[in-house]
Amino acid sequence: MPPRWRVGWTAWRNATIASPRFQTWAARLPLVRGVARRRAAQSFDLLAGFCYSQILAATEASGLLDRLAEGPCNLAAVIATTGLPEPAALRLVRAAAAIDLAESVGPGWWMLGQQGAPLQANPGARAMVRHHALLYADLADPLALLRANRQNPTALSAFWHYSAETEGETAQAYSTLMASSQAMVARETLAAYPFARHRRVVDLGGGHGVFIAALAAACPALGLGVFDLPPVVAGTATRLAGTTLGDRVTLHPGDFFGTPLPAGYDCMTLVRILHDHDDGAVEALLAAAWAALPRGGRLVISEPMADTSGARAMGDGYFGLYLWAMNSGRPRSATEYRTLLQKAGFSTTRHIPTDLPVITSVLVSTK
Ligand SMILES: CC(C)=CCC/C(C)=C/CC/C(C)=C/C=C/C(C)=C/C=C/C=C(C)/C=C/C=C(C)/C=C/C=C(C)/C=C/CC(C)(C)O
Ligand SMILES: C[S@@+](CC[C@H](N)C(=O)[O-])C[C@H]1O[C@@H](n2cnc3c(N)ncnc32)[C@H](O)[C@@H]1O
Repeated sequence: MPPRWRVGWTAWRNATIASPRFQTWAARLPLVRGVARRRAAQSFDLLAGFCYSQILAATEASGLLDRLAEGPCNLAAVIATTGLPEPAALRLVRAAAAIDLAESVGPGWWMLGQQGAPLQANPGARAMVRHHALLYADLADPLALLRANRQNPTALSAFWHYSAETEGETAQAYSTLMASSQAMVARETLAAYPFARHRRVVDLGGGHGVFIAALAAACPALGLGVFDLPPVVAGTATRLAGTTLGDRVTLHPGDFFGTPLPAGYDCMTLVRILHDHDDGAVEALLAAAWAALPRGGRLVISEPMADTSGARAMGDGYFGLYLWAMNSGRPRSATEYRTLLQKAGFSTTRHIPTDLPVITSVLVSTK
């Protein structure tokens, strides 16, 4: 049972802020009016969030986001870009301006807005906007999804089909999505941890090698490897062939739950891997990494984590439901990982803050 004082305080606070009389009083009182308005707007955003996401999806899919980036855009240009009839085009651009994707810069003229500018310039976030059609299909009836057996097929479980027998096309589709959103994760991870102190680093579940390529550019002396499922590594080989990384990166096709992990690396990375898997599988993978590392070797975990200050909704809110719909894994907090890492044999674990915890958090463990 939680402490009695906590229950009493929470119940009193909730009864107070739920009371229409208190709300009316707070909205009129000069000193607390700002808080009341902000909380009311936040309540509205919770309710309307799906509309905002779909405005973003429509600006992306119609080409409006890119057209706004080219320069001032009038209604004729919105119609020409989106192919929508005039009233619909006007409705869309005004909706985009209402959530700061666009901005009115004069009567009948729009440019990118303060939310639109960083999003338009972020190919990874835009790839996720397009990919969300699958997530929203699975979430159309959220309670049905939560009640369903996690073996039932979903749009996301079909998209993320991890197996040595996965068709090349499926592996290619999810690896391409991951590659396009890797730049922002790599930037945060490389800024958080000095990989140059190592001799050889292998990226476990390294996909098409985008993280290892960023590492190669940041640390020219490092020896590098990528371990992933055979159908993924086939794509990685094609992407790296003919680049300067072709000879520098050793490719390890294998199943990290079946094949022993490669020896000879003093650092292993798990970037956006562990949250995909249930606890038993995570324990097995951490134990395999511990076994393959030399004494003093490091394991670097980088992924969005639950209970992250400043990004709490992203953790158990967004990734909680995303991974539920995927039928595998869960977001974990740094504290939960610390316990699992200790159980696997790692002697110490450091949580290194990143500048954008909504993108990723970093843990470094020593064998
Ligand atoms: C210059 C003047 C006048 C004023 C400046 C004022 C000022 C300081 C403004 C701040 C401007 C600024 C710096 C904005 C920065 C914006 C940024 C960095 C935006 C970043 C957005 C990133 C987003 C939206 C990322 C989204 C990522 C998603 C949704 C990732 C999903 C990942 C998934 C689903 C992964 C799946 C893998 C699996 C299966 C779970 O393993
Ligand atoms: C979510 S993606 C992350 C890819 C990359 N690390 C990134 O952050 O962009 C998960 C990766 O783990 C790989 N993977 C999943 N199960 C695996 C297994 N049993 N053995 C090896 N790799 C696996 C997938 O093929 C995929 O490339």
